[in-house]
Amino acid sequence: MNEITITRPDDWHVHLRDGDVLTNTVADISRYFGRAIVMPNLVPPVTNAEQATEYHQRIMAAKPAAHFQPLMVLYLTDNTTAQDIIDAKNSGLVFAAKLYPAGATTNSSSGVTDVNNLSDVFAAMESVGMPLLIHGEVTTDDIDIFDREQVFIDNILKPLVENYPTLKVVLEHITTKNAVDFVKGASDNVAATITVHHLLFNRNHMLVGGIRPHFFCLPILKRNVHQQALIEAATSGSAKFFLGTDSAPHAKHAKESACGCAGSYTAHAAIELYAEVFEKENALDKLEAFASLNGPAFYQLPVNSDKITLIKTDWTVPETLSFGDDVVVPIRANETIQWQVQD
Ligand SMILES: NC(=O)N[C@@H](CC(=O)O)C(=O)O
Ligand SMILES: [Zn+2]
Ligand SMILES: [Zn+2]
Repeated sequence: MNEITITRPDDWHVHLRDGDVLTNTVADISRYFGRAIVMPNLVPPVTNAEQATEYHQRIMAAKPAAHFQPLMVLYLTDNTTAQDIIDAKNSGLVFAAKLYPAGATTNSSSGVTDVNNLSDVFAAMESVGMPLLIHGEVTTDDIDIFDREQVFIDNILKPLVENYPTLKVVLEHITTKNAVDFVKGASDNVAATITVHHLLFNRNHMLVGGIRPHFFCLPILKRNVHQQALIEAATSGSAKFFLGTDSAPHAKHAKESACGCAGSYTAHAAIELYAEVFEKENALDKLEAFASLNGPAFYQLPVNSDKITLIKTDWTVPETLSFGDDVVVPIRANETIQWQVQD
């Protein structure tokens, strides 16, 4: 197949950052995505409706393409109240709230130390119908970094979904077969996003033959068997799995460092890279469900009304891309991609 036309896709998990880099990140994300769930892990984080409204204005001031709508997210802390949830819902701009276990990932130091303290907040989210988005990793030193997602599912997530059966939950950027099995076995209120880098790569890509810091993201890339389970889930057609790039730019110097930041940049070529994965699996017919239909169904939003077309044509990803005054090294830098979205 040399051409594929699908309903305009959405990105259900992206980091646009803030300040002068918004010009670059917003241009990339709005090139063909209709909507994006915009992660709130700024410094300081987006913890209330007012901050979400201001951040929304800064994103719109960066002049996204006309078809683009940013969907804002509240960052939960130990101090979030039920009223914060109600105010966020009433703003009309906030579409979800995000649980970062404190210390789990980039800019998560203000995150939640104990989910048991948030019962009022989760109850408010259930009653206003606001999805809970979760970075699903435990953070204690005794748990190996490769096991942190699985232990989170067993110890935190299973009891959480049992206690709040009508709460809509998205386990973000899943990386293990355990997560795939958990989501498949859970109710229709539980879904997951899958990044394209976790579909394309496993930990060998990051570590064999030299350490490749641009593949370092959280949750960390796992073994090949987990990558295979993610590929099967994404290409299965199941409505429980949908596209979330987790495109998470950090300046080149912050990645190529003795202590490099976690996050991979994929917004420059996201749907093109997903198409590559789906084509390899002979599942291009399932791309539209994953990229354009399952996400809106879960969030109870309309599907985009227009379409995009991808064509088969080799192009080379630049070595670096502008990132405000800095540069970011995109995934596939200096290498070719076969699919391209038609302008
Ligand atoms: N995924 C990452 O490795 N990094 C993200 C945070 C996150 O999504 O956990 C970031 O904000 O840099
Ligand atoms: Zn995360
Ligand atoms: Zn993320």
